[in-house]
Amino acid sequence: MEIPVLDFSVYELGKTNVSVGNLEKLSAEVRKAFTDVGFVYLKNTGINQDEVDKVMGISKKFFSLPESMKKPFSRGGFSCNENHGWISVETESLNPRRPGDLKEAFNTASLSSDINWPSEGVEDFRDVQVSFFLRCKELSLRVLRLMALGLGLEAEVFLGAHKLIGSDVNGTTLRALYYPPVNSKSVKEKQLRCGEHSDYGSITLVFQSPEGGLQVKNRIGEFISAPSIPGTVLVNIADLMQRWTSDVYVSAVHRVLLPPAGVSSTRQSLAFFVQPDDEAIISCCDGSNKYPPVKSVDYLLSRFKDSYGKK
Ligand SMILES: O=C(O)CCC(=O)C(=O)O
Ligand SMILES: [Fe+2]
Repeated sequence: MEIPVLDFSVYELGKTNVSVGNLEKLSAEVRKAFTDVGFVYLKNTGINQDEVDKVMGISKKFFSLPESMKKPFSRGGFSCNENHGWISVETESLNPRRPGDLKEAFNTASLSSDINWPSEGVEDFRDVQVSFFLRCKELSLRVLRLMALGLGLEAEVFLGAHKLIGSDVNGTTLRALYYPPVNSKSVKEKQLRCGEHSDYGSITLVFQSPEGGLQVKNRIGEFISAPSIPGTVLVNIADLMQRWTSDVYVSAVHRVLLPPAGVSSTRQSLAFFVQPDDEAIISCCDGSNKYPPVKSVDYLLSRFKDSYGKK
């Protein structure tokens, strides 16, 4: 089963007065994609390739700085938000049975004025990351509305638990990822750019540079590639959303492979991980008890423990 591409133009950012008929049609398509595959490409969302390129550009500039200039911004060093900041190569293993992932990342998890941002050599870094965070937030709220409509539910079922995105009592994070060139001689056994995992929260938006490598496990257990399609946003269901919908929307396992041996290319991506508000209690939206209610922040923290557990 392939990952579908949907035209989002009737509901693109900035559009108001969307007809009920158009919303219903789009929500049915979204439902089908998230039920069959758990991943969908959206085109004509209003977020254009120039915006994405700008964020990738400033992010690459940051990753290219010497380590001594990135270290002061390390994840774990910000008292208002534990998830904010820079993560060095091999620090995370998204599949804990593999060696550390061959990737570097910067998490924009807090928009608080207390945050000290990288600026030397990357003057626009804060503004570019924060503006893109807010654009992704707007698109995510539109997708969450369609997801509720697709299930025949009130839009508020999901939106009401995503009121605080961008504050320190909501874990939503924009993550810029950089996959450095791979030296096949020093790669460890079973090491990947990003190990098999499913995401933790409600949904994730993904923007990729052209090099490829992202694969998604389909429902018959095969990995299929999820290439970069310029001008689109790849959106996927995460685990808390799967619980919330009693397994109607599926959170698919995915990974990022190493480049082919001898190819020394880098790769970049941007992932916007949408998380419900910390205090939101997530219980099955069909009224069943398939999963016990869980507090959003408790669930997120338990998942972080797994990916950083070895350190
Ligand atoms: O780099 C990518 O394309 C995806 C990364 C990813 O799946 C993640 O960080 O959760
Ligand atoms: Fe992921």
